Amino acid sequence: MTKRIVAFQRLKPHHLEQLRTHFHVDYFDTLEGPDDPAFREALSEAHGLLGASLPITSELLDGAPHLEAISSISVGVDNYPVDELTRRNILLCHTPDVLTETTADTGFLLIMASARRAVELANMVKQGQWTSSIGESHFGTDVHGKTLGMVGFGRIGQAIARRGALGFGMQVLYTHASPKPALEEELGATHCEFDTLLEQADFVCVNVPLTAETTGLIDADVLKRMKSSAILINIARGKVVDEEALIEALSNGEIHAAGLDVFAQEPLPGDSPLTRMDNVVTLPHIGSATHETREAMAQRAVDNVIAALEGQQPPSPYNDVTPRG
Ligand SMILES: NC(=O)c1ccc[n+]([C@@H]2O[C@H](COP(=O)([O-])OP(=O)(O)OC[C@H]3O[C@@H](n4cnc5c(N)ncnc54)[C@H](O)[C@@H]3O)[C@@H](O)[C@H]2O)c1
Ligand SMILES: O=C(O)[C@H](O)CO
Repeated sequence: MTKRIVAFQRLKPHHLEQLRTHFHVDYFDTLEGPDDPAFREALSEAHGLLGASLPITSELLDGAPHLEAISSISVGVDNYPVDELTRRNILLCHTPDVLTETTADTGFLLIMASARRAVELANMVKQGQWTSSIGESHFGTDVHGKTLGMVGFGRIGQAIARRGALGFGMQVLYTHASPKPALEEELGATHCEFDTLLEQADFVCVNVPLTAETTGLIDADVLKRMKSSAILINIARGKVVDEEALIEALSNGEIHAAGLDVFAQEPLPGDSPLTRMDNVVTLPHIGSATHETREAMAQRAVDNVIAALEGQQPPSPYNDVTPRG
């Protein structure tokens, strides 16, 4: 029997061609949402589901009784009910590693852009407002030699820290995880309490997955404990930060600035105060969005689903479910 997969978004013709040598493929290039009737119809017969972030509900899974594997074109899996998938014996795969360096580049871009006010000042030039010499009111703050506090010191957090420590002579602090002696040796990084990190960091850089534990982790109290000169960077997920509290802290000078790639609601609504604040750099969730990395992510997701549905161990499984084959 030829297995069937439903695929949506972010795939190129060569990925589809590869998939079609293994499976019957229903591809939805521009899927508006999970309620699309043709998508639901295809899912009712599918053994595999492959695509970028889509909210997966119990109701959607009920309508997919043959589903064996979901292959997400993302490293973050916060939009999947992981425990329920495991209970239903559905293998979830994701795309770690291949996007680590590109996402770390974006994290560092936010550090640089927010410290040096790059977007605000570049816009000033484009709008013809560079009419007098650049004075103190336009100055930014140094990045080199400053203290970089990592909230989340996994793959991406470490890659950002490596850029900071080795490229910019920054002192790296990290919390939560058990101490990592090899990285302390390589980067001169220091393991510390969360409070110490908040008190000392010039840049607080958020790189944790969104979970029940990390939702709202950066709240009003945390923002108050940061230096008033500190800059918050969020490259993880919007809901890790209490966005209302952040707007408040940025407005009343509790913290200096923010560089954000992710938001509580995406796309960021045009009427969000964050769109109007000069001390905030807003990117449209482009952490991994380069040609090279999106290609590598799609390829990893294709390799995952092929292995999973053919009874082999996929390169990047997320939950502990044996491929059925
Ligand atoms: N902006 C983007 O486009 C983009 C791109 C890739 C990943 N991400 C996000 O970044 C996240 C991290 O990716 P990764 O590959 O580095 O994952 P990872 O699992 O390697 O690292 C996450 C780290 O966070 C730590 N952690 C968990 N809870 C914590 C807490 N409460 N306090 C401190 N540390 C905690 C974990 O121990 C782990 O070390 C993803 O889950 C995803 O949501 C965003
Ligand atoms: O989790 C991820 O991989 C990114 O946020 C989106 O591609």
